[in-house]
Amino acid sequence: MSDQPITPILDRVHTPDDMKAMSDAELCQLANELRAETISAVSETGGHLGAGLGVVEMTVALHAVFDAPKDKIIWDVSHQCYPHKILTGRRDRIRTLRTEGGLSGFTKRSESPYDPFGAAHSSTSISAALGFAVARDLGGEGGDAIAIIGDGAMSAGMAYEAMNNAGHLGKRLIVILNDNEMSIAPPTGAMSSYLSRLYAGEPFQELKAAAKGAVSLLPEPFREGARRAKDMVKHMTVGGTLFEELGFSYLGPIDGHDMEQLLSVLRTVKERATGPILIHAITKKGKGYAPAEAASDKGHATAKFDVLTGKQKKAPSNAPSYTSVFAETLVNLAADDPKICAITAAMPDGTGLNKFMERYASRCFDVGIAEQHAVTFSAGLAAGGMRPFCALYSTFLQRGYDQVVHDVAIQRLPVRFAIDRAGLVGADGATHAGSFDVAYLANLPGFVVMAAADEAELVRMVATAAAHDEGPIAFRFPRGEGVGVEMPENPALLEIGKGRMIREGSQVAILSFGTRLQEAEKACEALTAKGITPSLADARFAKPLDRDLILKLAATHDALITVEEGAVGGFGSHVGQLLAEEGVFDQGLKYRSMVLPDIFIDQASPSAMYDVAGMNAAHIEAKVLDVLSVATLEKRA
Ligand SMILES: Cc1ncc(C[n+]2csc(CCOP(=O)(O)OP(=O)(O)O)c2C)c(N)n1
Ligand SMILES: CC(=O)[C@@H](O)[C@H](O)COP(=O)(O)O
Ligand SMILES: [Mg+2]
Repeated sequence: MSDQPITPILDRVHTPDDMKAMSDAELCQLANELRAETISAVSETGGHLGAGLGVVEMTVALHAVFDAPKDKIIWDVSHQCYPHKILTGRRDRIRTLRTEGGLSGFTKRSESPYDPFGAAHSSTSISAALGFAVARDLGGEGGDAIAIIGDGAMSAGMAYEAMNNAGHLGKRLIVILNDNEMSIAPPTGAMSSYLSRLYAGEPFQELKAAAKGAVSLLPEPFREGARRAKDMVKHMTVGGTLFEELGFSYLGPIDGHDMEQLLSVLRTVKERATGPILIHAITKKGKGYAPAEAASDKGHATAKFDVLTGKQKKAPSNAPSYTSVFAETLVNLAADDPKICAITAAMPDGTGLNKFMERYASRCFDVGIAEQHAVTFSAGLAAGGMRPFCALYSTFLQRGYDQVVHDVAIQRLPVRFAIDRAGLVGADGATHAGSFDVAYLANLPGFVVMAAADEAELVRMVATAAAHDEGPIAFRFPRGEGVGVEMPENPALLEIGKGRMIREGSQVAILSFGTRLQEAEKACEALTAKGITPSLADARFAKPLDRDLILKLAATHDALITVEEGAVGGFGSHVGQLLAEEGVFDQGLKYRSMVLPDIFIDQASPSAMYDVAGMNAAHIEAKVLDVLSVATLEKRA
């Protein structure tokens, strides 16, 4: 049992309604207790700590002033939603965060009426909030629509698409820009510099004088309210021209940890806002917990940890992570090839490109949370004669898909896609699953699509990609550690479109694409003990397929089973298409394709998620036995 903090005021809060009668002083105390509870809970679960600590006061103020769930409070990314979940009736389950059957680590409509919109991918909150605002004004349910979006999330084009439309529609819409000068890493881009100028021109703490004068500059609806609030709102200046040009009133910057300011500004806005308004709040990621504040990522993502020391409790690693193998291989290749460059969308550490950045800063680009731009920027680099490696998580590549088709594939530009977090990812759950990239890439003419079966294969695939100038090429690999195989010193290039045999057997052939190969090997071991000796091959390529290997396996076995960490429409579908085109089914081949099921799988350990998906060794074994029994029955008939 954890030594949970003593929280007399928080104990009184079962829903935000219980906060409405609290004094401002009690709300301040509530924030302190909420921060302690958040730290305690995340110390037991691990997760996104820093962002939530940065919005504790904001969360209390929002739920004290507005009336959720009638008012729609929409958190961008929503990795900062843990304090929100504690205040909205889920404190009793907060220590199940990100676990099987537990609370999601992000907001989720099905989890609570206080989560009006799910998130996890960034920069969606303003669009969603505008949708609620328009629905409200069309006679739908709901009150205020409030989006809380971070400075990092403001680097994505979608946020501007939404503001552009909101400014045009002129609907009452409240956007709080939670500016902590952090993305996962320090933010990049001109927008980040712009925001800093809004409060760095003068020392933020000495804006009182400017605030008095600024009040008269505020748009009329706020002038009176601001006058009344000005002695409460210690720091206010009119800036934010960019936002005002987009049709928003700009209010700020305010101190996002000063409860008095927050309450007075939110009360004023609630009372007086007539159109879209952006409140610029300055916060500190990791606020109030020294180990988080001191961490380079401000406690963005933590394992379970000791509250007193902040020491994280990480499981010992038995093999290098796939991410580190990719990054180190690319760094080595770049030493001999000045054309190799690397692009990340605000995930330098997550993709391992921080290592590349250290060595080749002039050839490494963190474009911010801007996957669409990352893809087409990479296409431009390729068209300009470079060898760009665009490193994106599978799930985040989804955001740049039209750019993949329109700017890369149709022009057959040699962009290399390093697709990390392929397959099921564990605690981040369904929103982060890398389920669809094979399906949406292997159908594109001219694309080469590979999946590494282990870390040694990944090394070979990175080298093969670097040498492939004929067109776009993608290689995918999962979250987590490799299997501990020996790493190739001088990786031989793979022959494009060629797989490899792992074990020769009979009756049934298993054709694996990606790291399910290990599970397939376990299944073969188990089957061998039952006198069944399947053949096993590693396809390596979903495009182009190894036709010779597939047709040979089909011709020499009664049954062929494919297995991949992807949804239908990927590797197995293409194999089936080939077999059909070649008339192989006419000769009676039994074909089974093991793919992720047609559901979104909630967070659990990756192994447990693959159990739900029916894709672990036992399931592969069962599939072989099933198809053999069918074949046997048919022979008897
Ligand atoms: C489309 C997309 N790309 C990348 C990510 C990974 N990601 C999660 S949080 C984050 C940084 C968000 O920064 P900010 O909005 O400033 O929030 P903060 O963590 O500072 O509170 C990133 C890049 C994501 N969730 N969605
Ligand atoms: C919230 C978010 O989208 C990222 O922080 C993501 O959770 C990172 O995933 P990894 O932990 O796999 O790097
Ligand atoms: Mg930020």
